[in-house]
This record gives sequence, C-alpha cells and structure tokens, in this order.
Amino acid sequence: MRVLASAPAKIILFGEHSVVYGKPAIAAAIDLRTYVWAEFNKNGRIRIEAKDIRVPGLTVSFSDKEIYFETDYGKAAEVLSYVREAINLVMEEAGQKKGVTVSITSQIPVGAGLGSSAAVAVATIGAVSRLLGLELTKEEVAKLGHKTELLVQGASSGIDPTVSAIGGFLYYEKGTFEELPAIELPIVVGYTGSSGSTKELVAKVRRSFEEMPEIITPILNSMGKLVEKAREVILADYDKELKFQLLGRLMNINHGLLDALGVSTKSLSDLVYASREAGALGAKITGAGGGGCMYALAPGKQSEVATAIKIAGGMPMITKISREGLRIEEVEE
Ligand SMILES: Nc1ncnc2c1ncn2[C@@H]1O[C@H](COP(=O)(O)OP(=O)(O)O)[C@@H](O)[C@H]1O
Ligand SMILES: C[C@@](O)(CCOP(=O)(O)O)CC(=O)O
Ligand SMILES: [Mg+2]
Repeated sequence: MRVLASAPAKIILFGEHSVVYGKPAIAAAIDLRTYVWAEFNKNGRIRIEAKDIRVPGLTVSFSDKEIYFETDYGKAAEVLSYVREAINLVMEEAGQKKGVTVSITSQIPVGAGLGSSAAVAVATIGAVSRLLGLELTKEEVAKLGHKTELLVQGASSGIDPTVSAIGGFLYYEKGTFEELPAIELPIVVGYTGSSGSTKELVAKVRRSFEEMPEIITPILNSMGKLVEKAREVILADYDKELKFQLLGRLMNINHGLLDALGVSTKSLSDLVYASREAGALGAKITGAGGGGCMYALAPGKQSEVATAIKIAGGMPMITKISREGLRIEEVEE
C-alpha cells in the first residue's frame, strides 16, 4: 500500500514570535505545498528520501580514479529531524513500529518563514497515519505537528502546523483557533533568498526576554494588542479601502516591533521599505525572520510592488490563500 499526502505553506499576517508567549496571531495557508509518499518496506527500517533539501556536512575528495564521499551524520540527521520525529509520534500513537519509506518533494523554500517545517511534519503525519490505518482528524494531526515542532525546536506556538493541517485563514491563540472569513488579500511575498532557522531565532528572542524582561514584555504585549485590533478590523463592516489602510498601518507597527526584537535583517528591511515606497499600504516580515520572507499589502499596486522587490534584490511571489490544509491525494492499495 502507498499513500500520498500534501500540506500547504503559510504566511503569518500578524503576531509571529509573540504567539510563542501565548499572544494571539493571524495566519493563512498559501498555495505552495509539500508532498509526502509513505509506503511499507521489507527491511523493517524507517527510510527517509528527502529529494529536494540541501543536506549540509558533505565532503567530497577524489583522486584520478575514485571519488570519496564523507557525511557529517550529525548535521544530516538534524536536517531530517522534523520528519523523523513526526514518523515516531505517529508510530507511538498507532502502537505499531513497522518498516516505512517516506519520500518527500516540496515547493516550499526552506527556512524562509513560510512554514516548511510544519508542512513537512503535517504531510508526513497525514501520509504515515493513513498508511498505518490510524484515523486522525485534522485537529489531531495539527496537535502531533505541534509536538513535532516542540521536540525539534524546543519551543513552538503551534500556529504553523495548525494552519497547515486546517488550511484557510485563522486567528490562533494558545492551541485554539477561529476561522476568519475569506477576504481577498492583495498581497505580494518577497523572498530575500537567504534563510533563518526558527529554532535559533526563537532562542534569540528568549534570551532577550530573559535578560531584559521589563523591555521585551511591553513589546510582546503591544504585538498581542495589535493582533486583536487586526482581527476586529478584518471582522468589521468597513469598506475594503479603510480595512486595507488600517491593516497596513498595523503591519508597519508589527514590523517595527519585530525589528526591535532583533529578528529583521538589512535585506528584509530593504524589501519592506522598497514595497512601501512603491505604494504598499503595509509591509512586514513574515515568519521567524533572520532572512527568509516579508510580505506587503498592496491593493491595486501588486505589480509595482513586485517590481520594487525585484529591484531591491528580492524574489517576488504573488500567492493566494489556500482553503485546503492537509490533503490525502492518493491511496494505492
Ligand atoms: N522538504 C523537506 N524535507 C525534509 N525536511 C524539511 C523539508 N522542508 C523543511 N524541512 C525541515 O524544516 C527545517 C526548516 O524549518 P524552520 O527553521 O522552521 O523554517 P521554515 O519553517 O520557516 O521553513 C529544515 O531545516 C528541515 O529540517
Ligand atoms: C517565530 C514563530 O512565531 C513562527 C515561525 O514560523 P517559520 O518556521 O519561520 O515559518 C514560531 C512559532 O510560532 O512557533
Ligand atoms: Mg518552521
């Protein structure tokens, strides 16, 4: 038997990092996906084929006749730790340990703030649980995805695996979520081309929080308040123009606060300012930062903003919200 599952990337519209401290956040699934095939194998081992992820720590030496490959097993194992933990958790849940081969292909840039870690965990949990005959709801998959991130990162709010499993547009707070009405969001995502590790960035914010709680706590509180305000604006009966203007202002404040937490970079801020100058109503980092992506809200100006992002050295992506979260694509008996 073979099962193919897929799960989407996400953007965090408001509230990354502060969500780790129990504040609310707003996120949406987007139309880039990770695909995972799972099937039984005969050798009884867990085999992971990660087809498009860069594995660090490879050394090649060669003479006239031969090529030698050496791998830093620690580094290679670390890169695959989300997939490994996800498989282990499903096997524990099913009370079965079997030889399973998992094969991954992904459209999501890695370490770019678009939730590749959550998508790979959710799609793996979806495929392996179905293979083992375990019937999990999307909420249960989200919870196991959250556990996976906690095991690998040490800290995780759970927002990414929840959005990836459920799909759509969500207001998330401490493990619970509310589905927000689908509104057409004229956004442009800008990718700096560099990456940041969520584990390291979350740890960096934690260090500042522990060293200067009297300064960092009010920043996190402000972030929480602006997310509540953004939810009110999204649900209010305002016309679109006013809604976008208010959301844009809140995005700019959120970016400033993320910069104050130390998770922006020059490239990210360059793309943010270039977008605003090209007419975006708001622009901010999305995800953990330290590289990766920003997004801009640009009604009627999406192509101007995309061009400005390109000129500033980034890669623009015009994406749509994906209504669908985890999907079982194929089951071959
Ligand atoms: N296609 C993939 N195959 C295997 N592991 C992946 C894949 N995509 C992402 N990952 C895992 O997720 C990690 C990146 O997660 P993270 O630092 O949270 O950044 P983000 O979630 O923003 O992309 C990678 O180092 C790797 O461990
Ligand atoms: C920084 C954080 O708020 C979001 C991280 O998202 P990503 O892994 O950078 O896509 C962490 C979390 O919510 O667990
Ligand atoms: Mg991640």
